[in-house]
Amino acid sequence: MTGWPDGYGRRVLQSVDSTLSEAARMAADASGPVWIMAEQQTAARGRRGRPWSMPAGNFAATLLLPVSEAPGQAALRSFVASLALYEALVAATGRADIFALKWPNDVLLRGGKLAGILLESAGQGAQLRHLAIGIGVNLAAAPGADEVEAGAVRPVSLKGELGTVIAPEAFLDLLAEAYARFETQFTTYGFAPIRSAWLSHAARLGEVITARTTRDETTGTFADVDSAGNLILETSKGPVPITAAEVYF
Ligand SMILES: O=C(O)CCCC[C@@H]1SC[C@@H]2NC(=O)N[C@@H]21
Repeated sequence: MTGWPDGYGRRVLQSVDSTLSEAARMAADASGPVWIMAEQQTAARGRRGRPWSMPAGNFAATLLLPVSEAPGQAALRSFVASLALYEALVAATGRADIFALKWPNDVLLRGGKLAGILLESAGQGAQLRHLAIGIGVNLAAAPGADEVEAGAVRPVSLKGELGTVIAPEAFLDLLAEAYARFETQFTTYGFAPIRSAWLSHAARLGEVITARTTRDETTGTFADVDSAGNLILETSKGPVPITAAEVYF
């Protein structure tokens, strides 16, 4: 059993609107990192303004992280959190071969979407004051295919795919321990080791994928993730860096 990381707070709520909203309410008084977990969320949100469906037994938590850094640097935490999620899932299942990371920050299990991450932040001017890293994992059940948008990766659950049963609080222990290790690596050595570890678990690296924003769409070979976290697609016009998009396989 791993230990709870030093310096990290822990709050477990029975029900809340969204752990991200709770983090925003707590932010002014937080002097150090705090994990906020909820057994139920009544108004959970996903990326791009989508609702996040949360069947009972699934994992929902937000890490409230006080920071004092530029938004671009803080945004790299999505890779830190993805790697921590990957390691927590490997620890929970003993399987490393079946999980993959989808840019920017989903975790796939046998190609289906198992987990998602949503970063929110607050601050003034060029410096952020805090970051909230919201993480949802389909531990027990996946939302129905009709609850996700057309063309999205099919949702899967850990229990449904592997039969593995793990309680959300036990998963929080694994995730918090892994996150603390990667956070220390990030603040000590910068993004480079995080980037190469993330790439070693990346889904569809070297394959043709499509990155879609509300305005346009780029198709190319997934060549790299650069030092700023951009997705690099190799196209007929040369390498195209993508800062934010939804990726389709
Ligand atoms: O769209 C995604 O893939 C991101 C989903 C993030 C869901 C988590 S659940 C915990 C936290 N609270 C929320 O309201 N959303 C995030």
